[in-house]
Amino acid sequence: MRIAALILAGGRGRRLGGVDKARLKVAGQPLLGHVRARLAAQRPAPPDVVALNAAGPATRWAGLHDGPWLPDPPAHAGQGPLAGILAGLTWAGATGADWLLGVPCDTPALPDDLLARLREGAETGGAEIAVAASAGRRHPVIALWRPALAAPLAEALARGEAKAGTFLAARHAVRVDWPAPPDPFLNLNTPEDVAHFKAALDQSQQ
Ligand SMILES: Nc1nc2c(ncn2[C@@H]2O[C@H](COP(=O)(O)OP(=O)(O)OP(=O)(O)O)[C@@H](O)[C@H]2O)c(=O)[nH]1
Repeated sequence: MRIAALILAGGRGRRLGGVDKARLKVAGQPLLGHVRARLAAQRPAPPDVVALNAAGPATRWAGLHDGPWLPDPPAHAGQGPLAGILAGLTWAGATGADWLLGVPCDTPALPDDLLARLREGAETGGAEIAVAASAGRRHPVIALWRPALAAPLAEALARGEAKAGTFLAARHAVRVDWPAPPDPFLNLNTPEDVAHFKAALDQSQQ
């Protein structure tokens, strides 16, 4: 079983003042470093290969990310996170991966059992997508996807359907819930979110 992972970093970080979230230093480490560490901590096994999805040029990521770098497909640039997922699915299919784990660059508290439980949920239910959920909410940008979904996703985006919820409703998707609080899928969108995460980290280290 080969698992590829994609870290979505294609947004604009407007609620944080237009920062590059992947590079944003939180508790001494760029957010991308936090997320990479959470992927490396997956048990029983971390993903085989991790790619970063963001705007170019690739040299922009020198020193921050040494794995594959995937821009959004030009025909779908600006269509939001699903454009990044499409880039990831196409790449994962070409590398022979069985699954693509997609996560955003702004969720630094991902649980160690994310990949294992999403796999279990997808394989038990014979699903094409397993979506993480917490506090009664699905997080479509935190999900395990079959690479064969690249074709139907490209068709949906070509029709202008860029909403993850609409795409998931048309496919065989299962939902896997995690307990909260604390929410393992806390995403850092605002300065308050960043302060909240730092406080939670400090508390866990005391
Ligand atoms: N590939 C790609 N990823 C995106 C795009 N827009 C957002 N993302 C990613 O999707 C995830 C969720 O993004 P949001 O929090 O909704 O948007 P954001 O740009 O990070 O922040 P805001 O500008 O404040 O909304 C993050 O990992 C983003 O990097 C996009 O157009 N393309």
